[in-house]
Amino acid sequence: MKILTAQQTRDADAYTIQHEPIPSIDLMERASTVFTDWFCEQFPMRHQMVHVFCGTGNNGGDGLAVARMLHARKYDLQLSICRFSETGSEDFRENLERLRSLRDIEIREIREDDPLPALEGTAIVIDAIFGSGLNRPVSGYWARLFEHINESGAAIASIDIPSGLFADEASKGAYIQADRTLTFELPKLAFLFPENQNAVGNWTHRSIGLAPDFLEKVETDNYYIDREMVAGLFRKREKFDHKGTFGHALLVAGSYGKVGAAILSARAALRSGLGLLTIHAPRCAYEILQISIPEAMVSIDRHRHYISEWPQLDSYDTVGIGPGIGQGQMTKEAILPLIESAEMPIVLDADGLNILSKNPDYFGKLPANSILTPHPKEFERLFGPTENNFERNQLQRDMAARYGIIIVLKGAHTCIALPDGNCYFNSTGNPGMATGGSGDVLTGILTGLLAQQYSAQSAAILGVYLHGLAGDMAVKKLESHALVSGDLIKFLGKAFLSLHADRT
Ligand SMILES: NC(=O)C1=CN([C@@H]2O[C@H](COP(=O)(O)OP(=O)(O)OC[C@H]3O[C@@H](n4cnc5c(N)ncnc54)[C@H](OP(=O)(O)O)[C@@H]3O)[C@@H](O)[C@H]2O)[C@@H](O)CC1
Ligand SMILES: Nc1ncnc2c1ncn2[C@@H]1O[C@H](COP(=O)(O)OP(=O)(O)O)[C@@H](O)[C@H]1O
Ligand SMILES: [K+]
Repeated sequence: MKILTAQQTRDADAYTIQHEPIPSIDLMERASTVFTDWFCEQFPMRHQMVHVFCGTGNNGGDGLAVARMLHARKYDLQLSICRFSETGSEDFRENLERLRSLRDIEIREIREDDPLPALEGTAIVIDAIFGSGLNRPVSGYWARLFEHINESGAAIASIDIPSGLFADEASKGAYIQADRTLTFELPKLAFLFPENQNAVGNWTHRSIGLAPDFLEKVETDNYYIDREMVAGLFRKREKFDHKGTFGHALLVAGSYGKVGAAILSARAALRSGLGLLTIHAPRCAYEILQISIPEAMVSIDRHRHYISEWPQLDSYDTVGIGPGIGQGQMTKEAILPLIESAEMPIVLDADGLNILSKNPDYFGKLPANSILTPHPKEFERLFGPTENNFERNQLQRDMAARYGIIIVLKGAHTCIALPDGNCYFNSTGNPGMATGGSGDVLTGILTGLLAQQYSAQSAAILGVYLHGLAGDMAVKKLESHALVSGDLIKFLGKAFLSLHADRT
C-alpha cells in the first residue's frame, strides 16, 4: 500500500472529482459517511455529549457533515466553528447551510481571543479543525485552544489527521492529541514515527473510494507493508524440492553468557525454512547448541568464550552475523575480515553493527544488498544523531542508497530502506515484542529467507512482516507482559500458514 504526501492526496481528490466524476461536495459526503460509520463503531453509546470542533477549510466541512449525520443517528451534539476565515471553503459553506437548515443544532463560533469554550471531561471531541491543508504551525490563541481541548480529559477523535500535525514533515506548532484518528484512504507518513504517537493515538485508515487508477499510477517512495504485498512475495514449496533447494546459512553468534542469542537466532532461521544451518560459536557453546538445536551443525571457534575466527564461506549461501557476539578485540578482528570476504548479501545485527559503527571504513565493504538491522540506538551509533524522525528517515534512505545496502530500522513501525531510495514501513508487531531476544529472532528469520534465495528486498519485507505477525498471533494467546522472544518462533508456523491461506 502506498503512502502519499498531503499534496498527492489533494491530487488524488481532484482527480477523483474530475474523472469519476463526482462533485466535490459529494466526495466530502462520502468521506464524512465513512468517518461517521467508524465513529459509531468506536463510540456506540449515545449518552455522552459529542463536541464537534470545525475549522473553515474542507476538514471543517467534513466536521459539519459528520455533525449532521450524527444528529440523524440521535447523538447529543455541540458544535463550535473556529473562525479562521469569514468565508471558508466552498464545501464548508455548503455544509454549513445544510446544517443550519436543520435548525435544531446550535452553531457557536469561536473567534481569536474569545474566552475558551466550556468542555466537559466526559465529552467526546471530534476534531475537524485542520486537515491535510495545514500550511503553517499553529500558535497563539489557537494553540491555547488546542491545549484546552487536550487537557479537558475528553476523548478525542480526529478526522483525517490530528489538527496541527503536518503529514510529511516534523511538526513544530501546537497539535491536537487524539485518542483515535480515522484517516482517509491511505496512512500518512507522520503516523509512523514515534514522536507523533501522542498526537495520532490509535489510528486507522479507510477507503473513501479515491480513483484506483490514480492510486495505481502515482509515484511514491514510501510504502506501508500489507498482507497483499507480502502474500505476493511468499513462495510455496514444490513437490520435488529438496534441502539443497533451500540453501545453507552460516550463523555467527554467541559468546560466554550470550549463547541464548545464538539459540534464538538459529531456531528462528530453521523455522523460516532454510535447508541447512551451521552455527559458528565459541567453544563454550558447543554442547549447549548440539543439545538444544539438534537440527543445526556447529562450527566451533578455537576460543573458549568469544568468536575469534570464521570458517571459509564457500559452502554457504548467506551469513547472519551478530547476535550475542560481544565487541571484544578478537571478535572485531574476526568480524571485519568476514564482512570483507563475503560476496553474497549478509545479515548484520546487534554487536556486529556496533563493531561496524566503530570502523566506518567498512561500510563501503559490505556486500551489495546486505541487510543491517539496527534498533534506534544502534542506528545512531552507525550513522549519527538527527533532530527528529523525518530527518532520521532521510538519513536512513541516504545511507541505504550510498552503500547499496538494506537498512532495517527496528521499532513499532519498522522501516526498511532499500538502495533504490524506497522505504517500506511495517504494519505488524506490538509492544509485547519489546523484550530481550526479539531482534535475534528477526536476524534468524532474515538469514533463513536469504539462504532460500529470496532477494534481499523480498527477504527483508517478508521477514519483518512475518516477525511482527508471529508477535501479533502470540500476544493474542499470551498477553503482552508474558510474551518472550522464544514465543515468536513458536508462532512463526502459524504466521506462514496464514500467508498460505492468502495464496490459495
Ligand atoms: N478535497 C476534497 O475534496 C476532500 C477533502 N477532504 C477533507 O479536506 C481536508 C483538507 O482540506 P483543506 O485542503 O481545505 O485543508 P484544511 O486543513 O481543512 O484547511 C486548511 C486551511 O486552513 C488555513 N490554515 C492552515 N494552517 C493554518 C494555521 N496554522 N492557522 C490558521 N489557519 C491555517 C489555510 O488557509 P489560509 O489561512 O492559508 O488561507 C488552509 O487553506 C482533508 O484533510 C479532508 O479532511 C475530504 O472531505 C475528502 C474530499
Ligand atoms: N512496540 C513495538 N511494536 C512493534 N514491534 C516492536 C515493538 N517493540 C519492539 N518491537 C520489535 O522487536 C524487535 C526488538 O529488537 P531489538 O531491539 O534488537 O531487541 P533485542 O536486542 O533484545 O533482540 C524489533 O524487531 C522491533 O521491531
Ligand atoms: K482534523
